[in-house]
Amino acid sequence: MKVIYSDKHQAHQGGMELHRGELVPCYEMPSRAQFMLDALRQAGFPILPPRDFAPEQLERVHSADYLQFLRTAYSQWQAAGKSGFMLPSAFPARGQRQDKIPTGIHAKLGYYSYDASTPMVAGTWQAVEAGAHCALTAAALVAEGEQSAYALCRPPGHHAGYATFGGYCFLNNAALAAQYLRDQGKRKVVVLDVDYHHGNGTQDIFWQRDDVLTISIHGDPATEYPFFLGYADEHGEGAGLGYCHNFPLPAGTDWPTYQQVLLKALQLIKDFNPDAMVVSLGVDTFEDDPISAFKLKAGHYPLLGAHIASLGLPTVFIQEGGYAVAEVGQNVAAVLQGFEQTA
Ligand SMILES: NCCCNCCCCCS
Ligand SMILES: [Zn+2]
Repeated sequence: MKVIYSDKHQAHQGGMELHRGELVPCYEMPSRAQFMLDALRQAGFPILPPRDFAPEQLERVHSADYLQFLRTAYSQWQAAGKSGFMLPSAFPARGQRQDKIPTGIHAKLGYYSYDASTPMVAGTWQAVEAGAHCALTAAALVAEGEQSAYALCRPPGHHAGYATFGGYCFLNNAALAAQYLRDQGKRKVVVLDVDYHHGNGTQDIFWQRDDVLTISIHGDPATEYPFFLGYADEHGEGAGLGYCHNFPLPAGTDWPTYQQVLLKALQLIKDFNPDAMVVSLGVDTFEDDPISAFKLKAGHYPLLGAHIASLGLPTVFIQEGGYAVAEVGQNVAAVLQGFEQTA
């Protein structure tokens, strides 16, 4: 399995996040990618740079005005006499309007996001564009006949919606990969999100569609980020009704429980009979993850990879979360090795 990686992710660093009411250094830090890269190299995976893609490719899953905002936000921040990292100060809430985009950068930051955990810095756009190109390259390899490929994306993407950023995410790498596979002729694609947090952005993007099935297994939103989406009664809308499944699980969930739910998700995928699969691979389900509450152990990640491989589908793995930095590399490599030894 080829690993697609760009060191341009390093341009995204130096911010702080509002975490449980306190401004703290970001958990989503550059060293995460270094640990993953080192572990994958040691495991013998070939590492390739991303191909280039036209800007229009990003508009396959994000609005043009949102992308234009991301590209220009930092220069607007500087024009307002600011420096350092950007955080929103006000968000449109119930009873307020979403049909008007304010002119000032502070209001626009809130208009296009939904939390204060996701700072932007001068290099953020360069980093996330490179991450998107890694995802698109992995999807291209699978569309061209490879059984699987992995995109080492940093920052993650599954919390980014059609026109929103949050949860450390700006561009939805998994959605970009799924749409690319569709555009290359895969008739039906499934996105399986095994990150600890609900893939709210991916669900948003494909909510009304029956050609991309979204499935997410995650911490119960009643007590866990993103809090306001990810319940089991969310099944899509319009043509998309029945093409979205959520499996919220309680804090403390261990492997036996997780595996049982995973098998249910795999059965739903078999019933859908897709031509390809995108896996939003977060390993923040790990027992020592600092911001998460599941109890998976290192030895369970090869099993996760093997279960995914049991479907026998062309598979694009997209890196999402995983904040136990010292172990994130081993856990990611274990999933991919488990997959390869079974595929
Ligand atoms: N108090 C909860 C703060 C959560 N902060 C965002 C977590 C994003 C995970 C991305 S995989
Ligand atoms: Zn996560």
